[in-house]
Amino acid sequence: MLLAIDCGNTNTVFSIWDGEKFLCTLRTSTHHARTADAYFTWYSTLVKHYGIEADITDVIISSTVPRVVFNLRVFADRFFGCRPMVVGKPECLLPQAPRVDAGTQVGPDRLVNTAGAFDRHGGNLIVVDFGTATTFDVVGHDGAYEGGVIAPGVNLSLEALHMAAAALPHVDIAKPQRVVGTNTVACMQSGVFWGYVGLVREICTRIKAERDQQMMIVATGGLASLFQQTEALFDAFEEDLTMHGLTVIHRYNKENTPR
Ligand SMILES: Nc1ncnc2c1ncn2[C@@H]1O[C@H](COP(=O)(O)OP(=O)(O)OP(=O)(O)O)[C@@H](O)[C@H]1O
Ligand SMILES: CC(C)(CO)[C@@H](O)C(=O)NCCC(=O)O
Ligand SMILES: [K+]
Repeated sequence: MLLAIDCGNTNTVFSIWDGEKFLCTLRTSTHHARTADAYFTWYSTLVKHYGIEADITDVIISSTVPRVVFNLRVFADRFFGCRPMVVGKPECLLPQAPRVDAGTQVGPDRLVNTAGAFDRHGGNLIVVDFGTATTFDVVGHDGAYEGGVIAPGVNLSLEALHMAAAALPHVDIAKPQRVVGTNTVACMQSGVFWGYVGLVREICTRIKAERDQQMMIVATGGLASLFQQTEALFDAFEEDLTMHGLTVIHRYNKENTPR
């Protein structure tokens, strides 16, 4: 069985893949100082809680935070006796090489989303991921990552207002009743929510115009559903896209690495 690990700047998600389906998905905050033993304590408690019989033989990691990889490698080695595949490392193959400027280190999460979305939908896609940052990944006709857009994340935008302005409180994102807010919280939610609807629509329209082609828009990440409920911004919403991408890259390496 495969343990797929997706470390974002805010949250780290573990998911167990039995070859056909995900048996469980576990979420914790990302901390570079968390040790291998601490990961295992947390992991084994939850796996037991859910009554899962997991015989992990393989581990794949995508991390946007380079420092956490060391402890996750120790975790894989110590508790599952395996050497993890780490997306973005030269020994981890990708189905298609990214077409970007020389020297660019594309975020591993974006490479994984690209592989996952191409596997499900074929080429000419825009993948929108609402994480710490909101990323737009352009997937070429052959499944290569061809570039994209990085915008400040929804929660980060709200947090930035709170941090920079003494009179602005911490606010959670929500769809405001109206555009014109009559209290501070409603004004902030309106700015970020409707500003974001505009941002997503404008960027996708411009990507399609720049490439002069129709493209399917696939969204993932915790907050995508909040936007999709309001406006038809996306053609598909797939919560498990990054995890699916990890299974695709894992399978590709198994099939293409001489052993
Ligand atoms: N309606 C909502 N309001 C506020 N937060 C939400 C809502 N729905 C989901 N979330 C948040 O979205 C997050 C899940 O997002 P996701 O895993 O895609 O990215 P992340 O963990 O925030 O970022 P990263 O992957 O960069 O670490 C969860 O932390 C959850 O708290
Ligand atoms: C943009 C984030 C932070 C989104 O998680 C991540 O993909 C990242 O750190 N990227 C590196 C730069 C790039 O993707 O071009
Ligand atoms: K993410």
